[in-house]
Amino acid sequence: MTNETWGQIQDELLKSVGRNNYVNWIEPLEFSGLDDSGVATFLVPTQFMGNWVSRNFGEQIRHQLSAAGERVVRVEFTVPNPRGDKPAAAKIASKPAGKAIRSVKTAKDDELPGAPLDQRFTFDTFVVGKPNELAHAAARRVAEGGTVTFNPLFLYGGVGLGKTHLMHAIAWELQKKSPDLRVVYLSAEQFMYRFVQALRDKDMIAFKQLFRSVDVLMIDDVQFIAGKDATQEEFFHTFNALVDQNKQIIVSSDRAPTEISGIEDRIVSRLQSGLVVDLHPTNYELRLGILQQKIEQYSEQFPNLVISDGVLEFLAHRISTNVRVLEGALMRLFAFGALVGREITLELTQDCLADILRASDRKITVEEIQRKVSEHFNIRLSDLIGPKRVRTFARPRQMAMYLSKQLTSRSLPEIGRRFGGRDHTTVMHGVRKIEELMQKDSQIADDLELLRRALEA
Ligand SMILES: Nc1ncnc2c1ncn2[C@@H]1O[C@H](COP(=O)(O)OP(=O)(O)OP(=O)(O)O)[C@@H](O)[C@H]1O
Repeated sequence: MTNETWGQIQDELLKSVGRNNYVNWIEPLEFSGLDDSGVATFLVPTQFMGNWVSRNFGEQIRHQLSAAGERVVRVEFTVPNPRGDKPAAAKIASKPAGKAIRSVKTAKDDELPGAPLDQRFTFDTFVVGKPNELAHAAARRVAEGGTVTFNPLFLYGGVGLGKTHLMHAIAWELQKKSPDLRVVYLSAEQFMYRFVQALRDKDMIAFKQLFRSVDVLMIDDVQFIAGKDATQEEFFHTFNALVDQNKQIIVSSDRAPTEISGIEDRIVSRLQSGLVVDLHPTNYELRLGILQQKIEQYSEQFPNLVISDGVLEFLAHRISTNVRVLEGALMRLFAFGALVGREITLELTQDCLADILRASDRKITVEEIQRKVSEHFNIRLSDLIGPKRVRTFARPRQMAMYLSKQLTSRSLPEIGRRFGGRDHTTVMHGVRKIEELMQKDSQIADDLELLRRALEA
């Protein structure tokens, strides 16, 4: 069999498994060979993926290969380099919880003020997508060590978007490369606690010496020191001393330096003097990637887990708040699935996660719908809302009314008011018209589906 035949079979598979499944599971397969005994082999990036494809699409692939005239009795999926760079998830999880700085070999070992690092927060387990690619690239650069190019690296972004994960990943990487490096990670709160303790114990000299002796200092959630003047002062001195010695500093916060009120200007300016990068809110693709990665990470812990098609896509669509919530939802599903010993279907998912789904329901507004619809049909917002009755405006207007009824909790009169003060009967008529057209006009049905997806993304 040639790669070309495989190309044709892929086209067939695209039709039979659907676009989503195709992109996620079939496209990454690489045809490796078909031997005399009828075993077709494909290369897959990970063992988990191989198992998944084998279980869910193995028979279909075999069938298509046979239909194309090949004698195939079995299809196998193998990982090209099973040792890879990526440590197996189970190995990471089963290591004893370590102290962050345990590999530092100086006499001051036990005195280093760092907090423990999470074993799971490595670069291997960090999924990169558009929203975090810059932050990830900057973190990678810092993790290479060597000459300090930007100081500090300032990472910021909303809750649960991976700031801590990236900082720990840098620390793990640096320690792996140079076990003697004194890498210290701690939260701003812990920094303050240490400082207050040193003040109380009249041990400031030791405190200063300790913090000035590190090679890499990472302070998480720096916004915490806002309004805490003495801590800020000490932080500023520590910061300057380390920068003067050309030591790397990495700081994270939930907002940009200039947006942290209650921090002295000179500190803000210091914080901005290196590279400031933000982690944007996740998009659908990144969320789906993270879910797939988590499944792989936990596959050995939950070996009998079967998840129906569409469940991950559903979660990635519906839980867009933050990654921590997404992860929590998946863990609950795993636990539940293991408990009841059943395949995790969409229905089970909706049932089991009802509270999370309700809480993370994003509120879509009529205004947002109007904007998206007018963009989609390339008409002006004023024409969509205005009085003109020509079909080019009237049909999109009715679709926007229909979507407003479907996706918001606004009543018909409320929707009417937002469409240039129309009566509720006009809205009702519009909604009914679209319901009717959807049945017979596939173009309208497709447009609505596209719009709905764009709005719910
Ligand atoms: N891109 C990603 N790939 C894999 N896991 C991620 C990613 N982003 C976030 N996570 C996971 O989401 C969880 C929350 O991330 P993390 O603790 O790093 O967030 P944070 O930005 O520091 O949040 P907070 O502001 O609450 O401190 C972690 O379990 C982390 O592993």
